[in-house]
Amino acid sequence: MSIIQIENLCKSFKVLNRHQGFGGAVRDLFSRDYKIVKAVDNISMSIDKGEMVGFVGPNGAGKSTTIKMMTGVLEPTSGSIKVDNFVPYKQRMKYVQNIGVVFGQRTQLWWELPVIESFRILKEIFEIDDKTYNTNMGLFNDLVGLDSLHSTPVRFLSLGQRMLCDIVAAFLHNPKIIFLDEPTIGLDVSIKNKIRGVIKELNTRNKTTILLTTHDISDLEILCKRIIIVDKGSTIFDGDIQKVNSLFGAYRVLRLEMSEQFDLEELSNKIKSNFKCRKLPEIEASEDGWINITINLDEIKLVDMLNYLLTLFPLKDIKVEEVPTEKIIREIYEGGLK
Ligand SMILES: Nc1ncnc2c1ncn2[C@@H]1O[C@H](COP(=O)(O)OP(=O)(O)OP(=O)(O)O)[C@@H](O)[C@H]1O
Repeated sequence: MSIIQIENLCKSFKVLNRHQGFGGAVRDLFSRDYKIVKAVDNISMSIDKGEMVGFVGPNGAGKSTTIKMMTGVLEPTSGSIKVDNFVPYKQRMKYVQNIGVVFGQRTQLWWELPVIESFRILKEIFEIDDKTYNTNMGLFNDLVGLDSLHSTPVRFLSLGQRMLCDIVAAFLHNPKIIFLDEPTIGLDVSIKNKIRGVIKELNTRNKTTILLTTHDISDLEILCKRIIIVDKGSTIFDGDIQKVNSLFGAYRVLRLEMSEQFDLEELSNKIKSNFKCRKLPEIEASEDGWINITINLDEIKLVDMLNYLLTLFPLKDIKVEEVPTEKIIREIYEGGLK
C-alpha cells in the first residue's frame, strides 16, 4: 500500500538574471529581467509503507526541492503530492507529527544542551507518551549506547556520535516516514557501517518508510533495494538497484592480463586513435595489475576490440564483466553517462 503518492510534480523558481559588476548590481535592483528555473519537472512516484528508497542524482538534479515539497516546506507549481493522506504544504502542522527529517550536514539537536535534554524537548514537542518514550530510549540505548552520551552536550559529540543521536532522535516519535539526507557524510567506514545498521534495524522494526538521499553509493547498495534517480528535474530511473545496469546495459568491462610490460598511456592513445567513436573507451589499470577497458557496445564490438588488442600485445588472460552498479551510479552523479 503506497504511503507516498506523487503525480506530475513540478516546481519552478523565478530567478533574476544577474548582471556583472557594480553597475550590473545597481541595474539588478530595478531589473525585471527574470528567467524561470524548472527545479522539478514532472516527477511521479509511488512509495509503499515500510520501503527504504534511495533518492539520488547529480548536484542540482532537484532532489532537495522534491524533498522540500514532500515535507511541506515548499508548495508545488503543479502536480499532486500526498504523503500519508496529507497534502504536506496544506496541512503542515498536523503532518509533521508523522515525519522525521535528518540532515547529515546539520543537527536537529540543541547544540549547547546535554543529549538527554534534546530528547526530553522532543518528547514535549511531539507529545510522546511516557511508555513510547521509555521503550524507544531503551531501544536506542541497545542500538547506539545512548545512555553513555546522555550528559554530554551535543557540541562535544564526535561527528559520528552526533549523527547516531540525530538518527535515533528522528525515530523517537515513531514517525511513519523519515527523510534522511546524507546520513553518513564525512564519516569513517566503521561508523558509517554502524549508522547503516541502525537505520536498517529501525526501518525493519518500525516499518518506517525511509527516503534516503546520499552520494555514498555503498549506503544505497547496503540499504536500498529500490532507487529513484533524478536528473535535470526528471526521473531517469525508478526500480531495483540491481537493474540500474540494464539502463546502461550496452557497457561492458573488458579485463586484460598482459604477459609483458606495457605503457598504459601508449595503449590508451592507440586504442583511442583506432576507434573513432562518440564515447571513447575508458582505460585504466586496476589494483590487481589487470587493465580494465570499459566499452560502449553500441559503438564498438567486443570482438573488434579484442582483435585489435591481440595485434598489439600477447594477452595472458581475458575476462568480460558487466559494469558495476556503483560505477554506473557514480557516473550518473557526475553526468557522464548521458
Ligand atoms: N529557491 C530557489 N531559487 C531558485 N532556484 C533554485 C532554488 N532552489 C533550487 N533552485 C534550483 O533548482 C535546481 C534544483 O536544485 P536542488 O537543490 O533541488 O537540487 P539537488 O538535487 O538537491 O542538488 P544538490 O545535490 O546539490 O543538493 C538547481 O538548478 C537550483 O539552482
